Amino acid sequence: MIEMLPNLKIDPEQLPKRAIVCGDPKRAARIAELLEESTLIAENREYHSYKGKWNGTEVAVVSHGVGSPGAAVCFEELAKGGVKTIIRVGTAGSYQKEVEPGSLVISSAAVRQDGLTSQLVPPGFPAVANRRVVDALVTAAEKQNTGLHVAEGITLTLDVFYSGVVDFPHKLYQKAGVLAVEMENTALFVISSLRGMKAGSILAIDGYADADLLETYDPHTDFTRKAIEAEARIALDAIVAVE
Ligand SMILES: O=P(O)(O)O[C@H]1O[C@H](CO)[C@@H](O)[C@H]1O
Ligand SMILES: O=c1cc[nH]c(=O)[nH]1
Repeated sequence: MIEMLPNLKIDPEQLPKRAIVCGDPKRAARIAELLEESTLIAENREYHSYKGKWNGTEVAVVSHGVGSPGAAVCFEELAKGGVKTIIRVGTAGSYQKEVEPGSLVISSAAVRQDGLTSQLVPPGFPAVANRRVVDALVTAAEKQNTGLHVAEGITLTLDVFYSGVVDFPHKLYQKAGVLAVEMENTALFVISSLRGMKAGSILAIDGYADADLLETYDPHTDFTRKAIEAEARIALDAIVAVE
């Protein structure tokens, strides 16, 4: 018998085997509203947790806050509570001109430019999404035919959002074809590999993140809201499709 998860404050008996995760607690509430029989099951710190049903299958929706260390606590406790499939419904900044604001990115793997995972695994350990989850996200996106551009490929995870005096080599990763940058995918992919969860991530592009393409950061635009709504429905379809 597993006890109450200490940071999420969820009773594992209440936790479905499938979880949608996202940074923003308010986004978790909005995603939960899409579910049938939606209920709030716990609220502690940045971790707000709901459960309900999507097409008759139980799904949890849990917010993990900003940044890998806090998110890692969430992912570890979800694994401990018995979650087997986990999909992040996030936002990201684009590195590539053709990955325009308002489009979606399905992450197949993430470059480990965070500090958290290097305290978990050696440097060469890959941060990779589960192939079945990636396929399920691609299939769900095609079926929903939202009209939004959907790209699949490598993303990058950073700890910093606002830069300091150190020059981050954005250009290098842009040249290497990295699609977008965000702050939690590496923690999700590495922890899921270690704990036997199948993980994936879909990201709504809210602007350009590369220094040369940088526009004023505003995650509250209509195009981002629309992309988040679309990715939430895609992720829900995908998570119930994965065995
Ligand atoms: O919108 P979420 O899911 O929080 O994701 C992105 O947005 C936050 C930064 O604004 C970071 O958490 C980053 O990964
Ligand atoms: O980490 C993030 C998230 C959204 N947009 C960005 O530019 N960076």
